[in-house]
Amino acid sequence: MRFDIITLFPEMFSAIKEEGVIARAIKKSIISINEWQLRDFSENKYKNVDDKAYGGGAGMVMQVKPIRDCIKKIKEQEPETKVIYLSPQGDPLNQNLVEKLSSFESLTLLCGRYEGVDERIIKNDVDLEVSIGDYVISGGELAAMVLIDSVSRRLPNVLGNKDSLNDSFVNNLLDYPHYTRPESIDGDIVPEVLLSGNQAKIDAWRLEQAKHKTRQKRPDLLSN
Ligand SMILES: NC(=O)c1ccc(NCc2cccc(O)c2)nc1
Repeated sequence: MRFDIITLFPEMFSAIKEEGVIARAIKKSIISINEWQLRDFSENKYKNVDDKAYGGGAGMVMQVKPIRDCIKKIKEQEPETKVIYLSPQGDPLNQNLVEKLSSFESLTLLCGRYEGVDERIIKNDVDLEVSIGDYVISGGELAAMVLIDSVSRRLPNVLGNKDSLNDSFVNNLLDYPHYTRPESIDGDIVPEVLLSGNQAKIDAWRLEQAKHKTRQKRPDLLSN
């Protein structure tokens, strides 16, 4: 799977390219990440890619032309790429959407800064607007990294032990509780069932715990 990133801060992506699961997936050629510096598509010698907002207001808006020219360049290499814009106005990134996105061969992630991009980009060039949560951060880059990590984990052979796939939300439930050595610390002991060696009983207990925790903390997930 190929990720193309349109950004003013390409160096930020070294945070996921140099360490951990994503770095290993890149080394194994399961994914590739290509950053595109939007300023390289600027029309002026100052390398600006934003301008004042029509209708006034303090914020700056990212202009159509540099973004459109950059997408065009990417599509020369990846004609089938899906263009995703990270913004607070997007569809919530949940496990269902992560699964869907992991089925694409190529995703182009447009990272907004300032007040975001000119609406005509969203209307004509973006295939899907995605939000990682109901909050504003200083740019789409961190949201793009969250999307890359969550989607890449679902690709075959990215995660070592298949069991690690049993993350939260996979069956629309929160994760069950986890314990490790010692069996007892400060008088706090590990649930007996986990020491029983009876895997069927352990699996049943874990499912019950996941359901209980979901009912208590996230009943909204149960209505999906
Ligand atoms: N919740 C998110 O996925 C998210 C994404 C980006 C972002 N900041 C850049 C930006 C982009 C567009 C409009 C805008 O107002 C701010 N902040 C939060």
